[in-house]
This record gives sequence, C-alpha cells and structure tokens, in this order.
Amino acid sequence: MKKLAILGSTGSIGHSTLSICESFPGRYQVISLAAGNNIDAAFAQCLRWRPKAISLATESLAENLKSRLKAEGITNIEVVHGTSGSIHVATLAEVNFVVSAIVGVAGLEATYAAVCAGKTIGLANKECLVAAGELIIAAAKQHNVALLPIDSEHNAVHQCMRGGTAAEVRQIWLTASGGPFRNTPIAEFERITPQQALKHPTWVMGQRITIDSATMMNKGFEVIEACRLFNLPAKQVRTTIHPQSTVHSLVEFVDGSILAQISVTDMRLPILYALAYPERVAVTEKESLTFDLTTLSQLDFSQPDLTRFPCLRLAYEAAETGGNACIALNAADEIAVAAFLEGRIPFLGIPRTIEDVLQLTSGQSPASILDVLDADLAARDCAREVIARQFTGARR
Ligand SMILES: NC(=O)C1=CN([C@@H]2O[C@H](COP(=O)(O)OP(=O)(O)OC[C@H]3O[C@@H](n4cnc5c(N)ncnc54)[C@H](OP(=O)(O)O)[C@@H]3O)[C@@H](O)[C@H]2O)C=CC1
Ligand SMILES: CC(=O)[C@@H](O)[C@H](O)COP(=O)(O)O
Ligand SMILES: [Mn+2]
Repeated sequence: MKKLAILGSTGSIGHSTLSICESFPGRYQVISLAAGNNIDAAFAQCLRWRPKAISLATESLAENLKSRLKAEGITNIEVVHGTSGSIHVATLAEVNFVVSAIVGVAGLEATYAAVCAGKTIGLANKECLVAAGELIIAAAKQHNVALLPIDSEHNAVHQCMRGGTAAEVRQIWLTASGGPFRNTPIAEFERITPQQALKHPTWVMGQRITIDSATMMNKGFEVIEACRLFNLPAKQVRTTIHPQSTVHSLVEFVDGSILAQISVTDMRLPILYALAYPERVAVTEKESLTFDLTTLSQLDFSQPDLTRFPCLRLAYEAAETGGNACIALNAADEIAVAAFLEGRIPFLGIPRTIEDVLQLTSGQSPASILDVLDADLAARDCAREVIARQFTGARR
C-alpha cells in the first residue's frame, strides 16, 4: 500500500491527488498533508481523510485549525506549521510516498528532506528542480530514491523512455500549449491584463504556473527540469508548440523513431501513473480518464517564437550558465509574476525584470540547500529593486 504525504494538498495538484485516492479506495492511504493558508480546505481535508498530521503556513493558522478540529471532537491529528512543519509531515516514518506539490521554493526544504529520508517522490514542484536540481538529484542517487515526474511533459517522457534506454535518446521534445497569447501580436503584449493571462487555453492550474504558461517561462522551467531528470544537456531538450495539449511530450531515439504519449488533458492521469509506478492501474469510464481516439482530428506542431516569448530564451540561457542563474531565474520570476498579478508591472515587465536580475547574477554553483536559499533570497531582493527602479508608478 502506498502511504502518502501530500505537500500542497489544498492546491490544484493536491486536489487531483486526493481525487485519485477517492477513486481507488484501499490502494492509497493519506498519512499526512501540508497546506499554506487555505484553512477551510485544510479543515475539510482533515474531516474527510483523518491524516495523522497536517502542516499549515503559520502558527496562528495551526492554532485555529486545532480549535476547529477540537470543536468536532478530533484531537488525534497533529497540527504543525511552517517549513519545519512541512518537513515533519513529509518525513514521518509511516510515509513511503511524498507528492511534492507546494508551489515554488517554499516546497524545497520539505522535498529535499523527504528525499534524504528515502521516500519515493511524485514530483510536481518543478521550481525545486530549477533552483536545486543538482543537489536533489545527487541526494536521490545517494539515498536510492525514485523521483517520479508528475509534471505532464516529464511524465510523458518518463513513459516514452520505457521504450528505450537513455543512451538511445537523440533528443526529447516538450510540448507547449503556447498559452493564451500564442497568436497575439507583440504590439498588444503591453496591454495584457492578469485576467486575460489567467485564462489558460487547455489546463486549469494554480495562478503562478498559469502566468508562467502565458509567458512561456513554464516551458523554460520544464527544459531545466528535463535536463535534471533525464540527465541531458539543454540542447537535447527541444520545445514545440502543440495547441491541443494532447501529445504531452515525445522522445526521439537515435534511429529516428519518435515515441509520443497521448492522453486526456487531466493531471489525474500523470498523478495516477506516478502513484502506481511501476504498475499501471486500470481505469474505468467512471473516472473519465480514457482518451477517445475517434474524436482526434488534428495535431499541430510549430516552433516557439522567442521574440514574443523571451522567458523561454532566458531559461535556455540560465540552463547554459547553470548554478545560481537557475536559482535567480525562478526567484525573479516568482517576484515578477506576483507584481504583475498585483498590477504593479506590465506583462512584458516579467521578462524585463528577470533579464535584469540574471545580468547581476553569477553562475556560481550552490554547495548546499542553504546556499540555494541564500541565493534565492538575494535574487528576490534584486528583483524587488529592479521593479522599484523601473516600474514605480507603472500602470497595466
Ligand atoms: N496545476 C497543474 O496542473 C500543474 C502544477 N505543477 C506544479 O505543481 C506545483 C503546484 O501547482 P498548483 O497545484 O497548480 O498550485 P496551487 O497554487 O493550486 O497550489 C499550491 C499549493 O501550495 C501551497 N502552498 C503555497 N505556499 C505554501 C507554503 N509557504 N507552505 C506550505 N504550502 C504552501 C498552497 O496552499 P494554500 O492554497 O493552502 O495556501 C497550495 O496547497 C507547482 O510547482 C506547479 O508548477 C506542475 C504541472 C502541472
Ligand atoms: C499540466 C502541465 O504539465 C503544465 O505544465 C502545462 O504543460 C502548462 O501548459 P503550457 O504548455 O501552456 O506551459
Ligand atoms: Mn507541464
């Protein structure tokens, strides 16, 4: 039986993971949860799943949740908080599988601790691998831990790789929807609003990744994520615009064969694959996870336009530089995306901020997770300064 810690249980991936647990009773046991600020969702999850432990972002939220549980007569759920809390729930002795789905570097320490504690990881949190990929991969090797990708593209590559060995791979192709502005002329980019950018054409996801998809930074992060997971240089990780989001990615082998993975546009499928690996679980019509090939009429593929989507170019450059550049790429993006959502910078202010921060960053490699966190904080400060200098008084 897989005994789960779900980090980011109140988010989009967290909900999809719990929905899989609901669909396959007896197969997965929810041992622990970690959430941020959504205390109502956390409370409801405690009532439904009765975890042994749950972590929330702050002490006051944890105290509040404890009182609400007590009022229901529930006193046997340990309620903890903060980074130490998420590390605690991720490393409980009973847990053997950790779903890493806290958004951003906030999920890094718990994910790293889980790897070091020998837990199998279902990895959705790509920002962890962007910022600290080399350290996480080294720890996974040292502790003989499987890192099973949940991110749909990497999950697809993982599935296609079962058709060959790593040495037989010529390159991999990550598909990109192109986001809501795939066909928008560059002249209109300055006027893009958060509401427009939050309308992803094919996926329903959390806010940060949805904006990252709109700038195509998501694909840039995924290139770095793929380099780390599949031990490939960035030049062997290609991207292609595929607006249907039906082919989730492809692996091209040395003999010219290309294997693709096709399935519904639903994150429950890669989550189920990772949870069940190395087995495959049979689904029925009830779960609506099967793909009706007779409805398939068109699959389009085209080259991304790096002029309209400079974030993708910046990510390839950071991948080339390595070390702190990838940490800064993620940290500056997180600050810039928040500023865009708050109306403090325009849409194109996101790549402008990141580019400025990258120019001020060295390619030095972090030797420890503490180094990563220091470099992350420094890049955030730098991004805030860039925004204050360049965009004060800016209007969308
Ligand atoms: N959604 C998707 O389809 C996909 C997502 N991913 C990746 O998965 C991760 C999660 O994405 P998604 O589910 O969309 O994001 P959401 O914004 O929907 O959820 C984020 C989760 O992280 C929690 N969280 C945020 N900050 C903290 C914190 N400081 N401490 C503890 N928990 C925190 C949130 O808690 P709360 O809400 O309670 O504040 C929430 O549970 C991201 O890294 C994303 O890139 C990858 C591929 C696809
Ligand atoms: C579901 C998933 O894995 C997302 O990362 C998705 O791929 C985002 O869509 P884009 O292809 O638009 O970035
Ligand atoms: Mn993805």
